[in-house]
Amino acid sequence: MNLQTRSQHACFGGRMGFYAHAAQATGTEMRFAVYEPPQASARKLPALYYLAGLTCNEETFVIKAGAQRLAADMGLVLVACDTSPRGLNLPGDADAWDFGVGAGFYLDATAQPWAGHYRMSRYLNEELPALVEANFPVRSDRRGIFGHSMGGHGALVNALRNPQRWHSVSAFAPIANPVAVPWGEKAFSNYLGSDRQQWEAWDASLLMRARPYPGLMLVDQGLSDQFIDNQLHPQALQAAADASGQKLELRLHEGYDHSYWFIQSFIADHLRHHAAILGS
Ligand SMILES: N[C@@H](CCC(=O)N[C@@H](CSC=O)C(=O)NCC(=O)O)C(=O)O
Repeated sequence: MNLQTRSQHACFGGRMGFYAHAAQATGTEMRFAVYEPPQASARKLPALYYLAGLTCNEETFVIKAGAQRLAADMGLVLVACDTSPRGLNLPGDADAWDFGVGAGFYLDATAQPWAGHYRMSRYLNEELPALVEANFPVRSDRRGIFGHSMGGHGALVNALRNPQRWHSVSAFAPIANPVAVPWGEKAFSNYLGSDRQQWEAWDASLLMRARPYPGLMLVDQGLSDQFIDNQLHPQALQAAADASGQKLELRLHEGYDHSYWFIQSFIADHLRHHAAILGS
């Protein structure tokens, strides 16, 4: 497997690194970031994968969330991937900030021209963990996943679809019910085609109703989030959990918006949630 090191930096006694590789799932170069805490020099550790939101890339979380100091304390490896393939120049892939480049939605597209490249779910579930587990001191039997907004939904939906791969899951301000909101309708109609029934396999609230995730889901949501009413719909997730018996801790926070200031404020709780399940 090819792996290019772009840069590495000492950080809280461990190492913050930025990498690239030729990805089969997308047919493009994909970039990702890995934080190895100090304990990684002595033993293999659980890895916690982070999925960022619309317009972000593999750098956003590791620069803005303030997670490395906590990961160093808890002995968690952090992996942050990009939000879409890049450099393809497919028609319409750069016309809007909420679709195409930077907006892959962590699904596997089935409609053209996206189907051959926008396979972020395959990338995330199979190719990236295989690469990380072959090249970094991480356990292959203990993986967690979390994310924000589009990435919060990506974490929930990929954990619901692949509970055997993801042993812990949480989300910040996820797009809870994408089939029912403009961001999701735009992405799914393009990536998956016009048959709305096909969309259901990629909607966290609908999946949760049919088959809950076998563990506690932690979700934080700010009540001053500018996207809460028209794009996020946390109430759909709560309703799905109530209907299916999903163990869900949905925490609503007065005054917090959609930004990384919100994420910074609750990142410690998320890392503790994952560390408690994954061990470290
Ligand atoms: N460019 C847009 C704002 C885009 C935005 O808010 N992106 C969020 C994720 S939204 C859902 O997936 C984000 O995480 N941005 C990065 C950040 O650093 O905040 C606009 O101009 O309104």
